[in-house]
Amino acid sequence: MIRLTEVGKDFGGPLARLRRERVRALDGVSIHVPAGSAVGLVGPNGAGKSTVIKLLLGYLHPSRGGVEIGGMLPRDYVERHGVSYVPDRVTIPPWWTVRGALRTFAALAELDDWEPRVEREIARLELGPVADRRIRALSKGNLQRVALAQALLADRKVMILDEPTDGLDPEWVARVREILAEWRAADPERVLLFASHDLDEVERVADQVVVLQAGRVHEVLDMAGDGPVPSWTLEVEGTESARLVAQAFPGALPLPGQAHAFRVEAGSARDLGRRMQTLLERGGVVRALTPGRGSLRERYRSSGTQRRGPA
Ligand SMILES: Nc1ncnc2c1ncn2[C@@H]1O[C@H](COP(=O)(O)OP(=O)(O)OP(=O)(O)O)[C@@H](O)[C@H]1O
Repeated sequence: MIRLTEVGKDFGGPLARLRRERVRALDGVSIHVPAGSAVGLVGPNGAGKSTVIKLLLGYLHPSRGGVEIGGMLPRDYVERHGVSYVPDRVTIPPWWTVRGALRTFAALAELDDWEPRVEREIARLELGPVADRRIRALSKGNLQRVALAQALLADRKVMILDEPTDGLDPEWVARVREILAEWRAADPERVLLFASHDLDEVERVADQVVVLQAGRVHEVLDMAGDGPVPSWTLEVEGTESARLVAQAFPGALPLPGQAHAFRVEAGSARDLGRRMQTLLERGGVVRALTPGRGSLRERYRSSGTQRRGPA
């Protein structure tokens, strides 16, 4: 559905080249987002995430390589079918009201049944109490919810989000996850591409994660795949068992929000078996042992992704 092939993007004209101020924002980037999938773009500041998004919206043209959505040039696709989009910086005229802004966006998208749609999104994003407030008077989280409401107004096949949960509290981060899952479930062909610094969130939402670093694809992680299992989730009964986990698995990490649950690692299945035996022999009571893929945070760290230096 979305395909970037060997894409390069340079910023700065001939003068910048002479002054050696030209920025190579993307270099040889290939990304494929099949219909029905959700792809997360991660990477340090300046890695090129927003540039990928701007190329997909047709705001920028690639310096090299090809970008297409549904087999069309991005600008043509956007004009013909529309793309739902939440930008990294939400810019809505500050004197508009929330309801007025959503009505205007619905009118611009030429939606027939715009009135019930606007009210549906106001309800879904729980914007009722601020619906008649001016944009300038909104908190960052509420403004982000207006941006999401705007993106959900029309029934598009493609949704592109730049830092969708930026400024939201944990409750709303979870709610947005549900909303995106509902959006995807309503049409199995729908495609979601989003950039985020929130690795836990990316892990929960994405089927595939593209790690960008200094304008190149550093790694593509298949979140649904069944590759090597570097870690396990171990749940035990009571504090004494929890203490014994630390002895059997030095380096066990307690999982936040779950009592007596740990992420544990072992070099091999045999090593895992030995450590489990130690735990049981010492009187540990095990509730569950489930394979984990290793969290995206761990994999991201272990892939050695570094922050980009000055361009
Ligand atoms: N209009 C522009 N002119 C010149 N350089 C630009 C322009 N837009 C982006 N860049 C440069 O391109 C590189 C990639 O930027 P981009 O905004 O795509 O990164 P990002 O991964 O989205 O970063 P962040 O996580 O900080 O949002 C950076 O070095 C940035 O300074």
